[in-house]
Amino acid sequence: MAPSATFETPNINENFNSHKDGLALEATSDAVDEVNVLKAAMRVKNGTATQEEVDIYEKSQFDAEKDKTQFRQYEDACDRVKNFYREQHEKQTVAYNLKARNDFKSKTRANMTIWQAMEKLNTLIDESDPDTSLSQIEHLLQSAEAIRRDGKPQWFQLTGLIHDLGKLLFFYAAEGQWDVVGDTFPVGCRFDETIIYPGTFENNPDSKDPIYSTERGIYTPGCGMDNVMLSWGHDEYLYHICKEQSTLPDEALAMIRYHSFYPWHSAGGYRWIMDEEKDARMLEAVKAFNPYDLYSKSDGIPKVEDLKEYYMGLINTYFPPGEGESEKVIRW
Ligand SMILES: O[C@H]1[C@H](O)[C@@H](O)[C@H](O)[C@@H](O)[C@H]1O
Ligand SMILES: [Fe+2]
Ligand SMILES: [Fe+2]
Repeated sequence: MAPSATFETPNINENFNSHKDGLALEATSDAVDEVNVLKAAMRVKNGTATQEEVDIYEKSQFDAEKDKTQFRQYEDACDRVKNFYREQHEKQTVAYNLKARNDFKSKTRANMTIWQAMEKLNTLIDESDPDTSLSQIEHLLQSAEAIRRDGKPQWFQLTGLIHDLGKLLFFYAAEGQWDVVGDTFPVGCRFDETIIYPGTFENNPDSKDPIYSTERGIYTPGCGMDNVMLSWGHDEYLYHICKEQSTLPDEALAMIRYHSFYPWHSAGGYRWIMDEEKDARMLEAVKAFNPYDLYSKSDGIPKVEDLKEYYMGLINTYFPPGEGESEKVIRW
């Protein structure tokens, strides 16, 4: 069975679980935010924090010093990014997604270890990303190191390390970068206004389809995120690989599967799809992960060789090598 997941260091988690009452927090300005963070920190430390306060405190640990207005500025982005999304939004259709899933299931693209996959990614520069022009191995190490510095559990650190490995698709089965990188969104129902550049779906044939263009499309409200076809790319690909070939907990799998689903985890869209038992927990996990993915892009560049030994330990824990193997060879 998959190990159960917690985001907190053990003492904070214990404190939180035994205290559910607390004050309502309202963030109206930076000053109020700051006071709220201080209050939250105090109450987390003395064990009286509400969930909301735990969230506020946790976020304040890593990204407090970051100027958030410097990230994801798509209106000011360069043509490379704008052209990328125009193409992606025209081509991610239900028909394409069915085909991509079918291709994925019908073959193995490569056999290699996690570390080999990371090294292979060192030549890929992501065209959709306005915030980094580093290679992907550097982005992965920046994310993992930020998570490690905050004392998060090992499965969480490893998730940071591997979360974008699905971009390997680019070297094997992709039609370009448009079906590998970038934000994701559901196909089969109306493209929501919470997607970046919502005006660029006009030439997507699904936006004229009598069913796919309706608000709910092919989905029943409350059907749950597990049943949604998210636009095909690195998240969905890696999610399936990790689900089958690792012992990572559900929260880690959700972080991988939904980390590019900004319309849901950051813009508040698509809530009507969520089911009653699982999705709220998964959303919480994805939100806990997101700052490490996004805001670590402005951190220093880690030295790959210095970190390899530490992370190999984590890889071998959650991708246990088979008999006679020193590292697990993954079927990609
Ligand atoms: O440009 C980025 C990048 O491709 C990331 O890997 C993805 O997760 C983000 O959602 C996207 O905005
Ligand atoms: Fe990603
Ligand atoms: Fe990432």
